[in-house]
Amino acid sequence: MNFETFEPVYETILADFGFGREADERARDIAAVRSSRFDLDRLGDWRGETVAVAGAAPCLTDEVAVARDADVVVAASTAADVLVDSGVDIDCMVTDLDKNPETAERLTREGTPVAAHAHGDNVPAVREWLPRFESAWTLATTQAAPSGPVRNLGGFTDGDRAAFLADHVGAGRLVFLGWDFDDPSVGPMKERKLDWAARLLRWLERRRGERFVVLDDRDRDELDAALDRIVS
Ligand SMILES: Nc1ncnc2c1ncn2[C@@H]1O[C@H](COP(=O)(O)OP(=O)(O)OP(=O)(O)O)[C@@H](O)[C@H]1O
Ligand SMILES: Nc1nc2c(c(=O)[nH]1)N=C(CO)CN2
Repeated sequence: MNFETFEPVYETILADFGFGREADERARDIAAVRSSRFDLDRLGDWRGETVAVAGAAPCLTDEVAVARDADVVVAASTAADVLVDSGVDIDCMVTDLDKNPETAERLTREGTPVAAHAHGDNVPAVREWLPRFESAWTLATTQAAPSGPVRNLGGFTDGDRAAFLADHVGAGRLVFLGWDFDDPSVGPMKERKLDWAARLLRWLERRRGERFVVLDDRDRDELDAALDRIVS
């Protein structure tokens, strides 16, 4: 997805959370001088492949087989640790550096791509961690307009950004593990972020003409109503 398509949804998310666009742009610019252009071919060829998108809900440990059976595995944030500890190699990690940046650093040093996200509320982490990463294996991302080496391929939370990344590079089928939109252990802020993740995955599902089983417990009409107020 390009930014022009994503922008109306981005604006709605900013308004919903009260986040500032300027703060995201400052974060992006800080990331831009600490990263270099990442050729998406370095992810490998995901075209037509079954890509497993791992979220970090507690159910992840029971669903690892989904990743084992997939062609490509993209892990969001702490899902990377759970999968690696379970003996599953991951092909990419997507993170906003707020929980396990050491894992992200190690992966880049081992030659596994990491999509590292800069936003208005993680600038200290961007400053601290991006320079430590192996730049050849780091894709810097923003939710604002792209600039220099910093890309925006769509999405908001780590997990849905992973799905948008897979879509962008031509994934054939997306399968999900470690997702729980009704997780009682999450706080109110995370709950609202997960609501956005569900809307964004519904948007992706519609655009791809695919059905994501992970959304079957959500009310698709409700997700559509929210989306239809924003996008056509
Ligand atoms: N029940 C859940 N709890 C947490 N994450 C979930 C859940 N279900 C799905 N996910 C996805 O897993 C991703 C990784 O979760 P984790 O809690 O490790 O990350 P995080 O760094 O706090 O993520 P974010 O900053 O995107 O909120 C989330 O971004 C979200 O997209
Ligand atoms: N400004 C801002 N942007 C974000 C934030 C956040 O807390 N603040 N959290 C995200 C996913 O958790 C993604 N983007």
